[in-house]
Formats: sequence, C-alpha cells, structure tokens
Amino acid sequence: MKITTTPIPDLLILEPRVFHDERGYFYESYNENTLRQLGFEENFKQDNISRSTKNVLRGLHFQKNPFAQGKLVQVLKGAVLDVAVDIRKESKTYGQHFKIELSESNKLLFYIPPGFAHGFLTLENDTIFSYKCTNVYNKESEGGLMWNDSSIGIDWGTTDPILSEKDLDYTDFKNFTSPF
Ligand SMILES: Cc1cn([C@H]2C[C@H](O)[C@@H](COP(=O)(O)OP(=O)(O)O[C@H]3O[C@H](C)C(=O)[C@H](O)[C@H]3O)O2)c(=O)[nH]c1=O
Repeated sequence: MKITTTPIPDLLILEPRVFHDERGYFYESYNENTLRQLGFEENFKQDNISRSTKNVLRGLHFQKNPFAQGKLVQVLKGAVLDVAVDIRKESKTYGQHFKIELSESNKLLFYIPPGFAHGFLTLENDTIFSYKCTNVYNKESEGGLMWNDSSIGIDWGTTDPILSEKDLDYTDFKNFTSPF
C-alpha cells in the first residue's frame, strides 16, 4: 500500500498492491498493520456500501462532533468523481476542495478526515461505493452543503445530477458556520 498526500493537508490517497493472475486480481483494501507502519492511525467503527445508477450525486455531507466521521472510501464497481471540501475553520485551505476519480479499475482509496464535507458523482451505471467510517451514523448530527454552491465552485462535469430530497436544500456556504 502506497500513501500519497494531496494539496489539501490530511487528505490522503492510498494505492494498494494488486496481485494479478490468470484468475483475475487480489488486493488488500485494508490492513491495520500495514497502515500503522505507514503512520496511518485511524480506527474504524462502521462500514457502508451504496449502489447508484450513473449521474447520481450523493453529498456534500458531514456529521458534527461528537459523531464526526473520517471516511476511507473506494469504488468496488464502476467509477465516481469523489470530492472533499475543507470546512475546518482554522485551516489554511478552508473552503477549498480536492477532486479525485475513484474506480474499479484504478482501485484507489481516498481518506477524508473529520472536518470535511464529502460527496461523489457516479460516472458509470451500477456503481458500488464502499467506505469505512471512524464513527457511527447519527442522523441528528448530519449536516450538508450544496453540491453546486458557487462559493465552493466544484466543477462536477454535470449540471443535472440525480439528487435525494435531502440534498436539495442546504445553507449557502457564504452563510455557513462550520462546526469544525
Ligand atoms: C449514511 C447512512 C444512512 N443510513 C440510512 C438513512 C437513510 O434512510 C438511508 C440513505 O441515507 P442517505 O440518503 O443519507 O445516504 P447517502 O446520500 O449515500 O449519504 C452518504 O453520502 C455521502 C457520500 C457520505 O459521505 C455520507 O457517508 C453519507 O451521508 O440510509 C444509515 O442507516 N446509516 C448511515 O450511515
């Protein structure tokens, strides 16, 4: 497993070692010992899986403390454009975002610590998104930002994604008071 940093501190890209043979491929998507040796210290409490058709956008979501979640995300089938927005008030990169394509073919994992809003847009039909969370789900602690908030300025490559009711109405980032 190779860990690389991004222009936004604490966002990490993890590249697993993939073993190919005539049957297909194998890779360790998570190994506590390997990650500890690489300085990755997070513990995880919950695993999630979601399946989406193409052009579905889930996000931008976060949970407030004490249920704030770090997320180690990956795509098992299909592909997504994954985005993390830094909403840590004291961060030099507050309000900035980082985008990365995660897919069954690149097998990359992406670690988003607490203090970020997270979302993804599916690029292929029947995309399966799998992720580990450092804290459990707590509905009352959920918060969100609009996917198309002009003050965040994410270029998703689409103007009409499929959204849940929940993702249609969040506070403008200009008037947002971050809980981090
Ligand atoms: C997140 C979650 C949801 N649920 C239930 C609540 C709803 O009845 C149903 C669908 O939930 P929701 O529409 O919030 O699912 P997503 O839109 O995929 O939400 C996720 O989307 C973005 C990408 C994230 O980073 C978060 O992990 C999470 O907010 O599952 C649970 O029972 N446990 C959970 O941990």
